[in-house]
Amino acid sequence: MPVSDSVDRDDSAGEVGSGDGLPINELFCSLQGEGRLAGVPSVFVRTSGCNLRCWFCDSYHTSWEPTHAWMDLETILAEIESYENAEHVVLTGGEPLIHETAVDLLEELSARGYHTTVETNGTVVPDAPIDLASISPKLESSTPTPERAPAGVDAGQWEQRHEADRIDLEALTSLVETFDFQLKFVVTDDGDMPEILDLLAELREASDEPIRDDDVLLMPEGATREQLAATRTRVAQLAIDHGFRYTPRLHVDLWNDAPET
Ligand SMILES: C[S@@+](CC[C@H](N)C(=O)[O-])C[C@H]1O[C@@H](n2cnc3c(N)ncnc32)[C@H](O)[C@@H]1O
Ligand SMILES: Nc1nc2[nH]cc(C(=O)O)c2c(=O)[nH]1
Ligand code: SF4
Ligand SMILES: [Mg+2]
Repeated sequence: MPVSDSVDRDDSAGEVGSGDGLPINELFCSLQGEGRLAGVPSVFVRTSGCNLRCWFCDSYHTSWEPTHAWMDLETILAEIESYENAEHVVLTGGEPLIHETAVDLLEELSARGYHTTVETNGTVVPDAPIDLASISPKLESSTPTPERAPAGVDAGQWEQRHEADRIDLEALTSLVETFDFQLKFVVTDDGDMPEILDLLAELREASDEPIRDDDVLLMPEGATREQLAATRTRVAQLAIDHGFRYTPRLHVDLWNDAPET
């Protein structure tokens, strides 16, 4: 569903409001491009609005400039069901879990027998049925600074706010204890590894559930083929060196991360 027809732009700081529905940026069928289900045909539901502002966000129109059409649950479910072969649904954003209605959507999808993956930054713990929590905690290298912000935006107050909110150890612990999960770190360069290793040690200490090296995925930063080409070989080597998984970004390789891919 292209949302270009009836979009709202929301200039608030990320709280896109609540209501009987969800702010939807795009809804499409593709292959899961990331993580342990990479390659699986899936319907993607992308909500708008985020509580963080990664400088590299590949979904700028859900975070820095939230853009969406409001859709009620029935319409969203009907669009999902129109993709007759799809068994997997990926709920993503923006940060999908800032919207209370995301829980209703996940309950409806579970009742209809879909496998659900939620792509989340790990700062919100929902009381919802989720088959795979795909958690991507945000590292210091994601923080927007005056030198490191998307073109044309003033990162302003977001440097402090993002830095303060990006890691919530209690929420991360609760997520890994509650759901089948993967921890998917966006890696910009070697300098990210100490923070990843420290966070993992803290999480392993805090969590009652084991976190295996196999649950940890390193994903190269890059929203275009060119950017990805500059990071992926190094990130693959880091995965080998540390015994973590590497995840490709198939949608970037295949379609250069075009809308609705
Ligand atoms: C747009 S986010 C939406 C879900 C949630 N807000 C999050 O960050 O996990 C979807 C996935 O894309 C990743 N991502 C965003 N921008 C990226 C970039 N430039 N390179 C690599 N991964 C990126 C995020 O880390 C996350 O795993
Ligand atoms: N094909 C494809 N796979 C994805 N996996 C996670 C995505 C996301 O933006 O959350 C994504 C996406 O945008 N496209
Ligand atoms: S948390 Fe996710 S959606 Fe929000 S700015 Fe970062 S990558 Fe984008
Ligand atoms: Mg994406």
